[in-house]
Amino acid sequence: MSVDLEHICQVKAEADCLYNEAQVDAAIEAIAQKINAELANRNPVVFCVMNGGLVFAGRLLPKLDFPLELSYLHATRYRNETSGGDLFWKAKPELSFIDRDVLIIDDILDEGHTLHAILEFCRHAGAAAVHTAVLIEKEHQRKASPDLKADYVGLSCIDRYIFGYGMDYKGYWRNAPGIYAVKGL
Ligand SMILES: O=P(O)(O)OC[C@H]1O[C@H](OP(=O)(O)OP(=O)(O)O)[C@H](O)[C@@H]1O
Ligand SMILES: Nc1nc2[nH]cnc2c(=O)[nH]1
Repeated sequence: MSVDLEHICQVKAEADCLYNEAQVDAAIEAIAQKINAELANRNPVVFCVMNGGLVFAGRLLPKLDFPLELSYLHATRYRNETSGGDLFWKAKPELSFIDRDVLIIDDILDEGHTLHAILEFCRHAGAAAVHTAVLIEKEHQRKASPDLKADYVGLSCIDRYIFGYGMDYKGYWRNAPGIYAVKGL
């Protein structure tokens, strides 16, 4: 499918900025402080959830001042669309985490199907404990399960389609230096 770059640029121009770069970075700093306080002695394996978790992980990790191992996994259910479908594993974790603490880093907890599936996978595969950090949580009543929460949450937002800081609009604008809501979505 060809992408209409004019449309992509128009979406950015018309979007509402929910959080600017300074606000997002302050939220990441606050998460880092909590993780430093709670996981410093846990020798965790950290998994960045690609692609969306990349920018958050890139900003967060240098603020963590304890030894950790880093890898990635890729589970996707939006696949550059603005509504989610079935979860598809593009890359399962390669680094062994049996009997280890795991820290999952992702950009957004929306309906939570992605995080739920990753949590289940890590628990069944033998993690000692699974901790989760998301940059932003969306507020609505459509969660995969009502008690699904991330351990570390930076920001919250209303029920609109957002992009920036790793989150895409049709594959674009993961590089946007703030969190934006698409006009009309
Ligand atoms: O809480 P949920 O409703 O399950 O949605 C959250 C997930 O959706 C996005 O991933 P996406 O499937 O878009 O893959 P991507 O990160 O590669 O863009 C995001 O990065 C989260 O992983
Ligand atoms: N980019 C983006 N990805 C998502 N995945 C789940 N919800 C969202 C969203 O609002 N924006």
